[in-house]
Amino acid sequence: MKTYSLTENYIHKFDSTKTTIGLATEDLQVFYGDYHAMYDGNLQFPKHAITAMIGASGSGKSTFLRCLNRMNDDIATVQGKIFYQGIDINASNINVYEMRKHVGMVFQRPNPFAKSIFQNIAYPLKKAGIKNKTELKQRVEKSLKQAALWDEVKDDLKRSALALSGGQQQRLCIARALAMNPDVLLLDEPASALDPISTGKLEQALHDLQQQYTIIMVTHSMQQASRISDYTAFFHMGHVIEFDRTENIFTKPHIQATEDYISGNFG
Ligand SMILES: Nc1ncnc2c1ncn2[C@@H]1O[C@H](COP(=O)(O)OP(=O)(O)OP(=O)(O)O)[C@@H](O)[C@H]1O
Repeated sequence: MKTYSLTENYIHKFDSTKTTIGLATEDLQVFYGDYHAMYDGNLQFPKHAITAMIGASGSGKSTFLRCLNRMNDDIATVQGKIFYQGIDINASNINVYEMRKHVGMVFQRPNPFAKSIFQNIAYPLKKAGIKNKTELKQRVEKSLKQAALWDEVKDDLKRSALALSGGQQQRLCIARALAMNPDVLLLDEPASALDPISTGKLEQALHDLQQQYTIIMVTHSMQQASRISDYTAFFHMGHVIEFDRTENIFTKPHIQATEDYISGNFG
């Protein structure tokens, strides 16, 4: 296995007068017990763009992503800052439940509730205090349309979500996350369990959502990263080695490790 420098990196910095940042990390470090899993996470994620996180298995992509809405709180020590609208959401005084309304997450495997399609979206909204039936209906419809699922389910919203295909279930989970009106959407390999047609629909939905959200997505598929992301971060052994516009990462990366990874000569 080739060894690469872990200190040599290239991180694109944004001009704050031209680009609005939806989420940013500062010196993010993660420890699972004594194991140092993430070293130097300093990244800015622009609004209205999709950022893909790529890298070999175990490089730290999910660890990094899960920090962004505090999913690692109970299993790891997470040091550093995560800025959302100027607030450090990694601080101990943050109400994590409230924060997650702004920073939503969709997991690798679709995880709908064993409830109807309608209730999968309405139930969390009710728990968040929305009781008005008209508003609930409107928000269910809006989020299903945003996730490009409405046309496929609108005639039978009472159907069990578990009867949907995997691809439909994943778009339902996206709709459920969107119903809370987040600004940031985190996705951990959302298409890994889907067939190519479902993946295409999911990618189209994400492409449309990008106009309104900050989207950050872990993917194992370099083709997917190059198809739908605007920016790409390459991870290696707990370090962010390179972050740049996706076209640069795939055509003229600055770092040898990135070039080897994207050209299949890695390791
Ligand atoms: N809950 C945990 N406890 C201990 N170590 C963990 C835990 N989760 C992840 N790790 C370790 O942290 C490192 C990074 O793992 P992580 O899952 O973030 O990588 P990844 O790049 O997302 O991998 P994959 O592509 O396989 O999902 C790995 O060495 C992994 O074994």
